[in-house]
Amino acid sequence: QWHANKKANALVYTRIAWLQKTSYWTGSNRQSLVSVSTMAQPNHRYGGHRDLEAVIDMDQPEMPTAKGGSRFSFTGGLEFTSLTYTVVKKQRGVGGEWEKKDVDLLHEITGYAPKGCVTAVMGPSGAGKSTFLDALAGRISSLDGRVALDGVEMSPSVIKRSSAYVMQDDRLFPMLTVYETLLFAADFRLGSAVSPSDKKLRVDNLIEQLGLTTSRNTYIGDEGTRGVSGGERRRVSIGVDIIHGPALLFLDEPTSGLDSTSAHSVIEKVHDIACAGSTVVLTIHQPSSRILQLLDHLIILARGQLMYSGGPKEVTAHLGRMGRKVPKGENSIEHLLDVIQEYDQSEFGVNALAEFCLTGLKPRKLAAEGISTVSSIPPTPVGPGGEDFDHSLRSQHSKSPWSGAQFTPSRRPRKDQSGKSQNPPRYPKNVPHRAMNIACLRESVA
Ligand SMILES: Nc1ncnc2c1ncn2[C@@H]1O[C@H](COP(=O)(O)OP(=O)(O)OP(=O)(O)O)[C@@H](O)[C@H]1O
Repeated sequence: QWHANKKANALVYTRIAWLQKTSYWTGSNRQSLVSVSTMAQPNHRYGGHRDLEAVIDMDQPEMPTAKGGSRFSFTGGLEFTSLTYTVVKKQRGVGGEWEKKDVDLLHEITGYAPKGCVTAVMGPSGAGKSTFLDALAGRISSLDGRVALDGVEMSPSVIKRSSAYVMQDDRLFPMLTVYETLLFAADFRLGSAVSPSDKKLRVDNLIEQLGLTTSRNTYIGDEGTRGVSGGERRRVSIGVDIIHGPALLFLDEPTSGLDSTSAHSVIEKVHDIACAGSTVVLTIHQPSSRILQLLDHLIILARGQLMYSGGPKEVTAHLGRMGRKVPKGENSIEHLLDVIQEYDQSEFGVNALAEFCLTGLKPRKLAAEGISTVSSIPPTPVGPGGEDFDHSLRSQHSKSPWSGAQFTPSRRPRKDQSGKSQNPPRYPKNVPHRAMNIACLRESVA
């Protein structure tokens, strides 16, 4: 198996060497390679196989255009306005017959991801986190809405070319060492414009930045051959995608499958990358309290709709404006996720929370809720001019403006007097998916 793998990879290298000699392999076309790690591997999301030719975009790169010539007074980062992604789904009608229906996987999402910060996309399973990341990263061509980087509107293809995207299922060559993998990536992405000694220097710096010094000469390995640990592997994977210093970095579930320590270490390195001036957007499931402290900005989704956009510290105020106090000792973000779930299972659905996020119109009180809804706090600003975030902070200080935030270690289930948990499981399988509501909302909006 080892020899077979080696032979297969040797074939890939030969092919790359050939491509490097051809005129296709020059300048910014090199940047359009999705990742060394994704070569000749099944396509991430939309099926099909991505072979070597498919990952090389042979078109000339487009230049970013500022449509309408307008620029926001925004100090940098990614802004997105009214992002909507609609797919046609086949559904059974009332009479049992199949009918096609438009369903919004993302509905009118507006917000921003500040430069120099880690923006985390959170929400329950199926909320649309990965779809949203794909939308921001220019991986959905039929997207409605606007995405701009540093005030300049960008087409999906431009964003795709000028950003790095670290996928969940990293594919690295098992028989290369960490150093060889990163050097190969440097060669691949930087081309002949950068001298071999500069590439080695970049790799050395990156190894240090990613905390991989001790595993520098360790093989990546695979199921058959012991290699680097899961956390190290994920960091190598990130290194492969950032060796050329992209201004925009997207990571889909960078902590999935990692233990708490490795997950923290990965996010710590990602945080360092952001501090160096990149705009970083990642999706994450139930981050630990330690990781929460490394997240600078949150975008919380449910059923493809925006539930919250702002700093982690502002979640309590956001809940206050909704008339929902965070119980003493409870993590505000987890409480917001609980509230989202409660609405999702209620007659109002999450649409009420999306509307609150958009307009500040307070959601109707739930029947089971015994909490005051009286609030005089103004609604959360979700746009780039929002006051809940000082954009200048991160460019001046490498430390997160929210790094002093205190989070409780984990959510304790609320219990009634009989000792039964009052927190129902999130999105239980036996509860019919309300959102198919998204389609209904769409109709009502229309
Ligand atoms: N191309 C597609 N066509 C139809 N439905 C899709 C398509 N892509 C995603 N979906 C649906 O959109 C919803 C959101 O999917 P997505 O993977 O973005 O959610 P997620 O929040 O990342 O979930 P998880 O946390 O479980 O990974 C899901 O219900 C999924 O089945």
